[in-house]
Amino acid sequence: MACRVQYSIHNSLRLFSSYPSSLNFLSTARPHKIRFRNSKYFSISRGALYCTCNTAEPFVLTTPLYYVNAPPHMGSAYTTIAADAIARFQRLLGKKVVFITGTDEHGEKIANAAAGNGLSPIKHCDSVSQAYGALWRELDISYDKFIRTTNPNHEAIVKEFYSRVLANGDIYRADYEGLYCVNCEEYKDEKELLENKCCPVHLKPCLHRKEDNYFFALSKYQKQLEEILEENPDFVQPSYRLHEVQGWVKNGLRDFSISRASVDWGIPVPSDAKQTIYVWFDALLGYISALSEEEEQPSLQNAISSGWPASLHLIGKDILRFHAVYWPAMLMSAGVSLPRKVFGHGFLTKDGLKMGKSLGNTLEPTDLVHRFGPDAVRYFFLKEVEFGNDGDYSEERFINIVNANLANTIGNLLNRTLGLSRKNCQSTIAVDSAIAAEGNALKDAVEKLVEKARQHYENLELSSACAAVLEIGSAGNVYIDEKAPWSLFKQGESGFTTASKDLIIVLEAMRIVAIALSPITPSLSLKIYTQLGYSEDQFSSITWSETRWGGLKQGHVTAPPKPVFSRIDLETEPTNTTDDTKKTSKKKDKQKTQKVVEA
Ligand SMILES: Nc1ncnc2c1ncn2[C@@H]1O[C@H](COP(=O)(O)OP(=O)(O)OP(=O)(O)O)[C@@H](O)[C@H]1O
Repeated sequence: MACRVQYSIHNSLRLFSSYPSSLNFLSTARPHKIRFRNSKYFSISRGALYCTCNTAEPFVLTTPLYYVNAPPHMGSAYTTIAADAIARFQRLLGKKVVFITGTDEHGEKIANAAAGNGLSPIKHCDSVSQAYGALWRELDISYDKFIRTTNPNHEAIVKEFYSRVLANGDIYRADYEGLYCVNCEEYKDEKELLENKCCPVHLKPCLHRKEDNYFFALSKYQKQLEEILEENPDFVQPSYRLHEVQGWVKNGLRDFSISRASVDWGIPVPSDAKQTIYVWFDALLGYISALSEEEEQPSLQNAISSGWPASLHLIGKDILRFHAVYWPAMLMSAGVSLPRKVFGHGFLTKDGLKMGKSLGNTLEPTDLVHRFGPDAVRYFFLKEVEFGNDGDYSEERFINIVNANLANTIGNLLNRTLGLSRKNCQSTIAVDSAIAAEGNALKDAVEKLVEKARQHYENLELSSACAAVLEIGSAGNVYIDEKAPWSLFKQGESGFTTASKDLIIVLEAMRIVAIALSPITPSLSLKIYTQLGYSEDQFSSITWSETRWGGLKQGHVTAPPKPVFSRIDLETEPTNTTDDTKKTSKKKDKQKTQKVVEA
């Protein structure tokens, strides 16, 4: 999406501020109050659809639909990993989750990229879209819907939406003339161009173009948007992004262009086949069309009734304006409920610059996954980049963090505790963990920390959620070191009872860690669970309520200890990899290491 839109504010209509008088606009009636919290309903302006909130309401969350002008990079993976962690957490809470991702496949740039590769546009889209799907599998992304904007159901819904907005008097036609950057697919303001009218992003000369486009009357929604943002401070998060959005709106909203006259690779404007629909009236609708079932008649109403409104749009801050200003106005115009929340996270940066396709300074996520495994990649970016802010990548920090937290604090603690249990207790839990921990301080700490982790997950504070879970591991390490059960076992009967209880307490803490960290590191959590003697089926059906102390019961047998997470050692990597990857030669790995450092 972003690539298609980076400078799209310049597409806002500056020169044509008045609407053709022949168009009969409906009055901008004040919207009904939109209540997000504790509300029985959530409604919008005139013609609104009402959405009754109840506990059975699905949790629908979306990533941006990624633009297929180039394969995915670590930035695209970042949003998707975060969305996956949130989806997994919501599933643990017992919610029905619909996790939507997908690809934005129309536009001039796609047609040009396809031609450059000697492919038809759709063949090009198929291949890049598949690359996204393949990466999501490697990263353990548990999406429910993958929408492609070339899907026929999507096209039908886009046309219906467009027709509704048109019927509401919010679309009009006007001339536009200016300097156009083919790569940005945007008209540019002359002031921002470099020498020889070069685009500052693509460093290529912009072309003079004149065309008539259709425009959306965003300016009509100024007042409503101001009120929504004022009255619903949780609508845009984090709070500093809300303030940004409020600033944009207060500065005055300009109508924006929603069609292209000279781009064939797109959805034709209903009733004007010479124009195609531009990104916002196409890609954003993917969030709704993704909900439609393949076999049913594609219609806005059918799709909406399958789960709209979205509970959460997760996006990078580059496309915040479009999700927090354009999209709500478009939805109000079409009489469709607004999403409940838009969260704009920060950028992964490389040497302080946004990693992106345009600058080509990307980090190859497949490479990272092959070298370090999906859990390490997921954990590092979610733990080390405070969700909302920018974060810089360094391989040294990556390795240090993952080794310290996953291999040492968690993996090593589990391994040595299971080792002691095997040697001294035949890997058998002697008493219920609830009884073993009566009045125990570690138990109290774990209970507090796991509750803290839950609250952080709820508030989308993923880094803090990781930190709270990690603290359980750290507390477990301190506990076992202080109690030194290996010495107690040597003292005979009296020491044995205390030492075996200590082991049970630490193992129970690790069981809780496995569940609480499973949204972030699903494969590692499964391994911990398996080591604790549970089956994969048992792991698949866990819920957050099982983080309550007392899961390990008397007589339960744990598995023979095996490391769940090996330290990353550049001399011997790959470590946490698939069998296929393990076949990769050490020489090739070293080359890859070099490549990431240089990227
Ligand atoms: N460096 C990054 N850090 C975090 N998220 C990113 C980053 N780059 C892309 N994303 C995610 O991808 C979305 C945009 O994806 P899209 O495929 O449209 O463009 P892009 O990769 O940003 O391209 P370009 O770099 O050319 O702007 C962002 O809103 C964000 O969700």
